[in-house]
Amino acid sequence: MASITIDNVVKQFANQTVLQNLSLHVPDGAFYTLLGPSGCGKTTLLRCIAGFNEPDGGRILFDKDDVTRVSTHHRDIGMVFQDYALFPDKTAFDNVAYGLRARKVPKAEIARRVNEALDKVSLLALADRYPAQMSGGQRQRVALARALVIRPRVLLMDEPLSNLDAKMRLQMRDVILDLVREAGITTVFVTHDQEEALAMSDRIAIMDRGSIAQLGTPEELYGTPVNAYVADFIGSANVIPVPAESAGGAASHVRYQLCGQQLDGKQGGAALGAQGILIARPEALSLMAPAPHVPNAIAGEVLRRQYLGFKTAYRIRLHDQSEIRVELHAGNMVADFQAGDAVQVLVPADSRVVAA
Ligand SMILES: Nc1ncnc2c1ncn2[C@@H]1O[C@H](COP(=O)(O)OP(=O)(O)OP(=O)(O)O)[C@@H](O)[C@H]1O
Repeated sequence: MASITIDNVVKQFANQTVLQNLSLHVPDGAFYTLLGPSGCGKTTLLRCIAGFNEPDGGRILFDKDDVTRVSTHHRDIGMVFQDYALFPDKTAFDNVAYGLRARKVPKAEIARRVNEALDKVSLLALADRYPAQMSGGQRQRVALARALVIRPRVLLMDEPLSNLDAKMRLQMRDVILDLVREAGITTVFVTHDQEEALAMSDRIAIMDRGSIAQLGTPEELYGTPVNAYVADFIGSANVIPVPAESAGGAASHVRYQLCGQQLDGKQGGAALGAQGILIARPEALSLMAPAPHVPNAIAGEVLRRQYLGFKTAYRIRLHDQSEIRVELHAGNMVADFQAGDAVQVLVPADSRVVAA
């Protein structure tokens, strides 16, 4: 087990800079996820940690060891790929045994450790099967056993669940988490599935064009996204440009204009006297019938109501013709509204206004 330090790493392909002075520290034993849209550099960063890509600048450390120029097979890593990358001509047993044989581990110990690893992924009974005789989930479990059996310092996983069906993906989340927690192994996991990232990670690094837009716990990223990009990537959010000004008093407050009305919000990094971005999760907003003098309420009209069982989603048109999405959850819904109803949208005063 080891911590991973990525220190100012730069990676270029031809004249494209794919990683831009990227730094990230993954503590020993932590489960970190790289999340971001296609092409943002997730796989490139993982391949730099693995040693398949050599950075053009910066360093990569495992604990205090600089591994930047160390070859992949001397880094002591386990890897699991999207396409499993099993040897098709080897049985499950021999696939898992491969890394131990390469390390010249004694035969009896190989048998013991391979059986133990196959048992952990519930595949002992299929030890003699070839990859072609197994389902996608079973193959992915062989790949996981193969990565873990060598007791690597670091486990790297590149979209390991994306070829599995939805049910198997959920099951494998638990299998992976149970195994890496039990082994206490430092893991970097790549996905573009935000729910997977939220459900599995200690911390998530949201990547944007070769940089980290925000690093945080799932709760931090969902609750306090630093900008519209992160807010839009994790969950859904109303992202509304608003002029921001000082609310006087506490620096944590901000006043902004929406539809010609003054509202109070929370300062999330907006420049005062300039344009900011209001970030409001649909489920943080609520609706009420029109009434005079309600603070932090803006008038609008229901454009569409969609009943979704556990929640009801509304599209509201405000007087400036912009739209805002509101979701009321079944458990705390006090009033329902239909298309055409005049309403007021209540924007909580802890809604954040971030820098544009
Ligand atoms: N070997 C290479 N040669 C040239 N360009 C490359 C190479 N590998 C990656 N790139 C480019 O680097 C950028 C980042 O690619 P990368 O695979 O890291 O993205 P990603 O975030 O993992 O995307 P995806 O989710 O689609 O896998 C892309 O523009 C890609 O075309």
